[in-house]
Amino acid sequence: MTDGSVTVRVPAKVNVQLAVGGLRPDGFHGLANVFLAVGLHDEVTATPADSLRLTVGGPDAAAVPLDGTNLAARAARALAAHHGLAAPGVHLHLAKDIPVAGGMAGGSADAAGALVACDALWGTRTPRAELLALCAELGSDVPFSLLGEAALGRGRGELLTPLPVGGTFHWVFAVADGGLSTPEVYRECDRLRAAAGTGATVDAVPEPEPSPALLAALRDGDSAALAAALSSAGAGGGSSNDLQAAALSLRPSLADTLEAGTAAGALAGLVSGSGPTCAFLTGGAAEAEAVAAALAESGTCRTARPTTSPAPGATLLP
Ligand SMILES: C[C@@](CO)(OP(=O)(O)O)[C@H](O)COP(=O)(O)OP(=O)(O)OC[C@H]1O[C@@H](n2ccc(N)nc2=O)[C@H](O)[C@@H]1O
Ligand SMILES: Nc1ncnc2c1ncn2[C@@H]1O[C@H](COP(=O)(O)OP(=O)(O)O)[C@@H](O)[C@H]1O
Repeated sequence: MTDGSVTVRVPAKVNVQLAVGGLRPDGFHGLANVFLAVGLHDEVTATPADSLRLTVGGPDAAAVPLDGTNLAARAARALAAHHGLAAPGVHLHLAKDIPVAGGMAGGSADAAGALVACDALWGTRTPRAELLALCAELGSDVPFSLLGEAALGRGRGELLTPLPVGGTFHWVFAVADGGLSTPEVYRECDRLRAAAGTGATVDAVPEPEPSPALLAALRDGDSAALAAALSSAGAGGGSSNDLQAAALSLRPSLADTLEAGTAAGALAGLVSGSGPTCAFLTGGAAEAEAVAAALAESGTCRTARPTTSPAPGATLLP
């Protein structure tokens, strides 16, 4: 661009499996987190400036913090500190299309995008392994936003192994009014486990493991097999997402959204991560359009967005 700016495109994610272990002493939960990047994106534009400045556009812009807590601003500061730069001189503009606090890792996408954009703008040429380490310090989901495609996240989700995906999957995302707080949803999961008498700590909850059937369905690009695995893989009461019961407990109306999507012909529906966005796997592009139209008509969500997966990670636009 003529003003010297660079733009990076970063995808949202859905967790096709989120197996949640017990609460660790450090306040995090051990995970087997099967991430899949999907075709909803934020774009982060970095322009030369004297100091750090942040602007945000898009339908949810008012819900995004503009102060130093913003994950994109934190990422720019972290990269500058990593290279011993005195101050991060950059104007970051976030064009947000990923729902905010929706369980689709929009803030993490902006952090990964800001790292890649600032690295290009400042010419710091940070090796990939160092970028991934910076991502992990910023948040558990941030390394996956850099990587994209599909990956298994162990540890708190930051330790990634790329996964093969053998075809295109067609999804609809039902976006809710208002978000859910990720730490609150994890706390609710612990509360439900304690109330059920199973306990919620690492010694009480089995080590989370990925489902072999689910990984095979991804590898084969088999939508029917993935739908079956989404509905049975986990301890989450008929869902591969162990946080689904907690999200439904905090937002009972999501049951109506899940019901509306499956009644409209989706192969399977589940809460995306910590929610409240609901994800529906469909049989193809035409089916996704039909499910999206029925969900919009149902009044059980704010908008319904058809899209596909997998999608590339943080990518510098030409
Ligand atoms: C649930 C997931 C599923 O991918 O994402 P979302 O659905 O919110 O997007 C993630 O685990 C969210 O990751 P992220 O949003 O990066 O979380 P972090 O900033 O690292 O942590 C925020 C808080 O969430 C809780 N947390 C997060 C990750 C984890 N493995 N165990 C946790 O208990 C902790 O309370 C932590 O203080
Ligand atoms: N760049 C950002 N975009 C969105 N939210 C951000 C950003 N930086 C910080 N946040 C904060 O992170 C919270 C979680 O946002 P987000 O990452 O969109 O959701 P989730 O963790 O459910 O995927 C928001 O409520 C907001 O307070």
